[in-house]
Amino acid sequence: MPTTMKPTTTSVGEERAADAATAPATAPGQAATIAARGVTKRYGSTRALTGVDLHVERGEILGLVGHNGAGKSTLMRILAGREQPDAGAVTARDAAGTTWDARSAAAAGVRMVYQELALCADLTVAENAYLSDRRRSASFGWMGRAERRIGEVLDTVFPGHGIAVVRRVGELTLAQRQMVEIARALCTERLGLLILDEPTESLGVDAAGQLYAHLHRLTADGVSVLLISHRMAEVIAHSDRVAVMRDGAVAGVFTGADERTLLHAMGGEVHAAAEVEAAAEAREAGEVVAAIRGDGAPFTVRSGEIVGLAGLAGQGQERMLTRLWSAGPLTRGVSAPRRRAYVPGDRQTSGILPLWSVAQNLTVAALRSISTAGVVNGRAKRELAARWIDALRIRGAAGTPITALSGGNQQKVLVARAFATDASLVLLDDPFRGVDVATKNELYTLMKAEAAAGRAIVWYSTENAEMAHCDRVYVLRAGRIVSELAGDSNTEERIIADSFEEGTAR
Ligand SMILES: Nc1ncnc2c1ncn2[C@@H]1O[C@H](COP(=O)(O)OP(=O)(O)OP(=O)(O)O)[C@@H](O)[C@H]1O
Repeated sequence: MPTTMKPTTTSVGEERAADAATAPATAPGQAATIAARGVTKRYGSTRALTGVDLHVERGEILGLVGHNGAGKSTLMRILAGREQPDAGAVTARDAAGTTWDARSAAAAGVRMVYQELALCADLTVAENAYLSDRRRSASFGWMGRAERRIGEVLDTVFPGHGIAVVRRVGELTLAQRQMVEIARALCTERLGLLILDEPTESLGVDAAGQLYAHLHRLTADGVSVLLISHRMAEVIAHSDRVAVMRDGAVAGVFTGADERTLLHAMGGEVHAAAEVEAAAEAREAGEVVAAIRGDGAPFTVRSGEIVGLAGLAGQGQERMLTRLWSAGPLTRGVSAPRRRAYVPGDRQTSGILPLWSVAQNLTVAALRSISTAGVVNGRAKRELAARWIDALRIRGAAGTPITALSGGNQQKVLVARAFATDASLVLLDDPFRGVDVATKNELYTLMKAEAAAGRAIVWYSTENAEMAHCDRVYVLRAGRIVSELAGDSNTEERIIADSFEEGTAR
């Protein structure tokens, strides 16, 4: 993906000046679909947004980037009419003077795909699609119509998706659920603005490519897209303009900016992906800590090693992690140490304890190691929480309810929970989903330090580029290991080739 583009940066000041010259304050560009003006939002003492001005033009993809907690999701919820700003306003072309709420946003064709999947697990794919259809009718044959409609959209956007529309959503993989969430938004008639909050975080490289191809078809038809993502290369490659948010404000809107420019506007010390040191520094691999035998190739991980699981999404990587996580002394074909920790892929259903604070969520797996005779040492618990909140720059105090944190900060708490234990085997299921680029770079370094201290780490990621930080990588296809890559053979190209090709069995 290109990281260097033409250096035609527009500062936000320039954009404001240009807007002011051509249009009244509420309608920045002639073709602006939707505009936020002076939008401010507080949650208690947290200032989530301060005087945000931003507009989306007709038929453009506007990228939106910023560190975890910068205010991106809050702004999106306000643009979608799901929350009201404390000050400022949102206006849409064709809807001037209307109060902006969920109803008027929907009437203007605004549709949002949330970061936290909002599907109902007990209902089928088609039933979920039906429920989110604003114009649904309960007349005879509604179910058949819903099944056909969502099936058609899935076929158009994600050919080869493998999703039966009569299946319960709870039985789908995370990647498939994400596809359904996107497809049901695309069922909207007269779509005007599609807002996507980190849409590719759980998609494989193939499905992500299919999604972007479809977004470009939509924009060619005049639909606008607002794309939030931490995947800088994707944002740069696919957006017409990129807005950078920093501490609840728009720090700049850029055309043709490279990754370094955007990271600089986001603030803090951040290295571009290409500058982050990859794995291969000397680290001694020790004893085999865990292994899976049986049909297919054997899997092993040694102490001091970071072992990657790669391949397209849903090819058996999660199952491999859960086999290692749930193995008991009598489990056939799997051996794993007693002390192990796991960062699950779906933080909403199996990670976050929503009624608890940040500190309680963070330390829950480490209580045994900070207890004496069954009594938890309160001071050790506070220190442990404080150390990891600081190390991972978690934006939220120890006593804050976990649900008040931004998505990426909740994810950081789950990663901290695993590493705060004394586990000798750490299992990571796409752990950095939604984590900003600065923190990710720090986490790669942290993982290497933890491996150097003797832990064994098994890491599944949907982002193939991350596998460069592993000592060895197993590529999975159809539930089986099809190749093992290390050293010079551990490249993104090779991972992609082995993910798709037949006949690369090891
Ligand atoms: N419901 C809420 N209650 C309290 N605070 C909130 C709530 N929602 C958001 N915040 C706070 O507002 C700030 C902005 O959060 P927001 O979710 O908009 O960030 P973000 O840029 O989308 O982050 P991420 O990249 O992690 O998704 C954060 O400090 C967050 O803790």
